[in-house]
Amino acid sequence: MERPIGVKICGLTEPAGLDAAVTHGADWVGFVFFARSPRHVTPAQAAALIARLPAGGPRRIGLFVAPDDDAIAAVLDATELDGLQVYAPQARARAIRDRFGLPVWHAHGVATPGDLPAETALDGLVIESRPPAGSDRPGGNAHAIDWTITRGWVAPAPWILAGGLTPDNVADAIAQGGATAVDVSSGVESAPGRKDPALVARFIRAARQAGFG
Ligand SMILES: O=C(O)c1ccccc1N[C@@H]1O[C@H](COP(=O)(O)O)[C@@H](O)[C@H]1O
Repeated sequence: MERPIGVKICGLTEPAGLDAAVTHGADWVGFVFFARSPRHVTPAQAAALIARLPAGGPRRIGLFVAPDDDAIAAVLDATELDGLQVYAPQARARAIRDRFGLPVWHAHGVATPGDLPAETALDGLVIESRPPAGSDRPGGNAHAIDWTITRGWVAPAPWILAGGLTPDNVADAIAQGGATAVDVSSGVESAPGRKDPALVARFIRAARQAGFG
């Protein structure tokens, strides 16, 4: 059965990675506004990258961890975004959506099927692994979930699978868990924060092909 697979390339910091995401048809590109991340960009850096995007290119997602309104406003003053990926309690994520009027994808760390949300008031869900012990960030840890846990889940909103995906495992992840959209950061890097254009291309190709498997 054919299923189009959406692809997000997250944590872009440099033109080479961004251009590869555009050339190979990513649906979303993500920018991390979290100081402890090796992929952190300032509002001005994100604006310069976003200015490279062609009209009709990937949608622009800003990633925020427990942000205050000022942090989000500073980014939106510098550039446009199409959506926000938010690590915060659900009520706070909802308040952010109401305040800024942008779709919010709510990040959920999961370990078992029981952790999967049955309902949400937000626009989308990012389903990923919980951070490993000792990590100082809630995502971007190259850490995968057991992909089978989403099998049969009736998702309350569109969802995207993240965490530990690579060009070599993304097809398996899609086949095992039924995701129709995938998100990658570490798995397409040559070093933390540096996207490898060849890996970006391979990841997008592998994800797309998995939809025809
Ligand atoms: O990328 C980061 O550094 C990051 C920091 C804080 C929260 C989320 C972060 N990344 C997101 O986590 C998932 C999985 O990433 P990975 O492929 O395992 O590296 C993805 O949504 C990243 O954008």
